[in-house]
Amino acid sequence: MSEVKKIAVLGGDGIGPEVVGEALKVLKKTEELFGYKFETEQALFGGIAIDEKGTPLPQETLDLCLASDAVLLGAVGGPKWDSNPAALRPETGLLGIRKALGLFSNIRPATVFDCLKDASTLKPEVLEGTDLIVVRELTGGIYFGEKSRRDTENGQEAIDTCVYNEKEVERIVRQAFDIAMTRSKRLASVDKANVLETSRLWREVVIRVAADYPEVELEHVLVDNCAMQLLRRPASFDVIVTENMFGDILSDEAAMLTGSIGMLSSASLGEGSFGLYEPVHGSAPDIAGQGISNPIATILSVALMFRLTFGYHDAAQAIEDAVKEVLDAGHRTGDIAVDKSKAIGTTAMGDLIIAAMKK
Ligand SMILES: NC(=O)C1=CN([C@@H]2O[C@H](COP(=O)(O)OP(=O)(O)OC[C@H]3O[C@@H](n4cnc5c(N)ncnc54)[C@H](O)[C@@H]3O)[C@@H](O)[C@H]2O)C=CC1
Ligand SMILES: CC(C)CC(=O)C(=O)O
Ligand SMILES: [Mg+2]
Repeated sequence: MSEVKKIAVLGGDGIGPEVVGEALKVLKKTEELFGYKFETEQALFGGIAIDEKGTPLPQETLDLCLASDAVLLGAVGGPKWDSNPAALRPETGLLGIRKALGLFSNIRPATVFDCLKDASTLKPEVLEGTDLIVVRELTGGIYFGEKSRRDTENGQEAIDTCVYNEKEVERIVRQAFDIAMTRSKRLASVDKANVLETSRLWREVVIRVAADYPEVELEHVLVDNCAMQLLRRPASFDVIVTENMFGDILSDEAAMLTGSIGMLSSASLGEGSFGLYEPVHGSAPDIAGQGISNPIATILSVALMFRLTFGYHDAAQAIEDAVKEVLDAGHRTGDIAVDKSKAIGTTAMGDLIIAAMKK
């Protein structure tokens, strides 16, 4: 009998609860097929938590996460709360939970499924062989630096501060080198060292740490160039390591190599095996409540949870194989459908994937 794994489930806002609902079906199917046991408990997070508890990250939600083996998160935010930035500031919601749980590393694989090459805006020959991972620093940089406003003769002035220390850079860079060692031993470190002091420090640390990984072929790429090269030569990248904001932006760009942001899963990790798993996308208010969102990013995030937190590689493989089988058979949600008239909904996609899961 396998040990019961406790998973905190935070559906959040917009399409969050819809896509998480499909991921929960995958957990149940995994129990049936593999005999693993999961205890899931839902909690309020994001805009819905503001509405019901007056704060985006209630203490009981944080306590539940801290008492769990992993967290499954949908997405948070939406016009109802975005229009009142004091009510749902990322600092207290999404950024707050990442900081409180010590999740400094965000792993975002961009896997291109052959059968989805038609859904990408890039030519198939440019995409050929593309399979990369963005390793994004998650609890430092400009998203976490001091912010302020002041009155000047030119009107209000707003200040965001970008701060990194060597420890913060080194721990994420080492993790990226370690991941590169398990793959094709190629690492691209992305910075803006021609302009930013934080990037100069970043590059110094990368060069120092690289001495411990002589087998890894390292390239330094300036972020503006990287944004371009991702579209020009995506297959030449394997592991990309970068700071918080650059990683946020480049991973959304990388999503379009796969066909849609609805395909991109992510794992947020700290020092131990505990992790928070969520799709890269947001709450997609433009399609929320219509039952048309793509649940694959969230379902693939469960596969990441199985691999990185629980070590359930057999079940992870079953999920990844099932997603591939369903896509190969031609089933598409609207975001990845070339012929939109044949698109299926969120629940239908989830049902097909669980039906395709095999031991
Ligand atoms: N991790 C999180 O919870 C994140 C939350 N947000 C929040 O989400 C809200 C909306 O942000 P946006 O900039 O619109 O980004 P978004 O990622 O929610 O949506 C961008 C575009 O992608 C589409 N899309 C996203 N996920 C999809 C899916 N699974 N299936 C099909 N189409 C999908 C949306 O319909 C939209 O057209 C904001 O409040 C933002 O702050 C944004 C990013 C991450
Ligand atoms: C609050 C933002 C940093 C959320 C986001 O866009 C992300 O983590 O991808
Ligand atoms: Mg983002």
